[in-house]
Amino acid sequence: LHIAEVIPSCCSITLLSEQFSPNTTSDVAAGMLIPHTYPGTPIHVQKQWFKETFTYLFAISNSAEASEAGIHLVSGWQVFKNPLEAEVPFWSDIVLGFRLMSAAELQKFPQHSHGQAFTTLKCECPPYLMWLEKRLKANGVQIHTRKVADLWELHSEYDIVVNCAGIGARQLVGDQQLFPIRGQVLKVHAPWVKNFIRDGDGLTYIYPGIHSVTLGGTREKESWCLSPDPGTTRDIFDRCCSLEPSLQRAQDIRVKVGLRPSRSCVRLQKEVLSQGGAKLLVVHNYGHGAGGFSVHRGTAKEAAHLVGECIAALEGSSSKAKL
Ligand SMILES: Cc1cc2nc3c(=O)[nH]c(=O)nc-3n(C[C@H](O)[C@H](O)[C@H](O)COP(=O)(O)OP(=O)(O)OC[C@H]3O[C@@H](n4cnc5c(N)ncnc54)[C@H](O)[C@@H]3O)c2cc1C
Ligand SMILES: O=C(O)CCC(=O)C(=O)O
Repeated sequence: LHIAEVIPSCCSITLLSEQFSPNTTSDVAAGMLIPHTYPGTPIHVQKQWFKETFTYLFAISNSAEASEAGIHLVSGWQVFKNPLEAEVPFWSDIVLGFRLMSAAELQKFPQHSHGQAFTTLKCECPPYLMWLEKRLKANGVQIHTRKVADLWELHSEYDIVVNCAGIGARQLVGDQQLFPIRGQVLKVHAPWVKNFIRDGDGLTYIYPGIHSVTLGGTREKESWCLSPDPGTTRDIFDRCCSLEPSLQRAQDIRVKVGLRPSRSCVRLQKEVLSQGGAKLLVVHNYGHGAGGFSVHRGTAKEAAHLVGECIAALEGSSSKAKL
């Protein structure tokens, strides 16, 4: 979408995907804007990605589009059992009203001794994906269902390929640095829960959204299993009830599983594929792990910039660039 917005006249854009909403990893995500650290990327770059994403979604949350796009502000707490874990994070001056919790607030969490209070943004993921799709169509992007087995098969039809295949990139481009971290979450009906609660260990969280509350979670490295595990469901529910006892009365529990496309750093990179003298320009933008929503606009901006460089490199071509 960002490519279509910034370089509209010089390219025609086609989106190919094997699956669309509601059958993607992005549909499973809680959609909270809470960055996860990529050890292979400088912090100032990650901060910039988060800032751009926050600014973009904050503007949507403050517009007439907010309910259709499923974007809203949410306030709450991240709580810790140990003071050392509670250092001020790099994103503290991007979320709104970041501060340490008071002793009175901490009374709500008898097992925790420290905490941070702040307001951030949350995407209701399936509506947000539909909203993005609507904007793609409005920007003239063609959308087709298609599984790509090899990027080279696109060579005869397109000048530039942007690879946003998530965990699918492991097979598509054979990236052995990319691995799944399985996540199971529950979506429950508990409309009285208004504040988010996140255990600082990152394993247990309660994220109220527009239609349901997301309860999490799990982080199972190298597991490709997409089936819900009933024992894990009980464990998640018990952990969340111990943080927020009123959830005992939650109803309509639905279970979702997704595979986080994990890597030490997001692969944001140009590559030139060549076969028998022919060339195909590729921009990779995958490997967002547990933080894809938190940085999606920032990484999209960087990918669009790389696409702009590819278009400039297509000098001498008389045709319009096709992506
Ligand atoms: C349980 C859970 C909770 C999460 N919560 C949050 C959160 O609160 N905040 C946050 O920031 N992040 C969260 N995440 C992380 C976030 O979901 C991911 O980082 C993000 O969804 C990755 O998006 P993506 O577009 O790269 O991948 P996907 O959503 O998987 O999209 C990839 C697309 O590529 C298509 N594709 C793949 N291979 C091919 C191929 N060969 N040919 C054609 N099409 C192909 C797929 O069909 C799919 O449509 C969570 C993840 C999980 C699992
Ligand atoms: O970690 C969080 O708190 C947000 C949820 C998430 O990103 C995840 O489960 O991967």
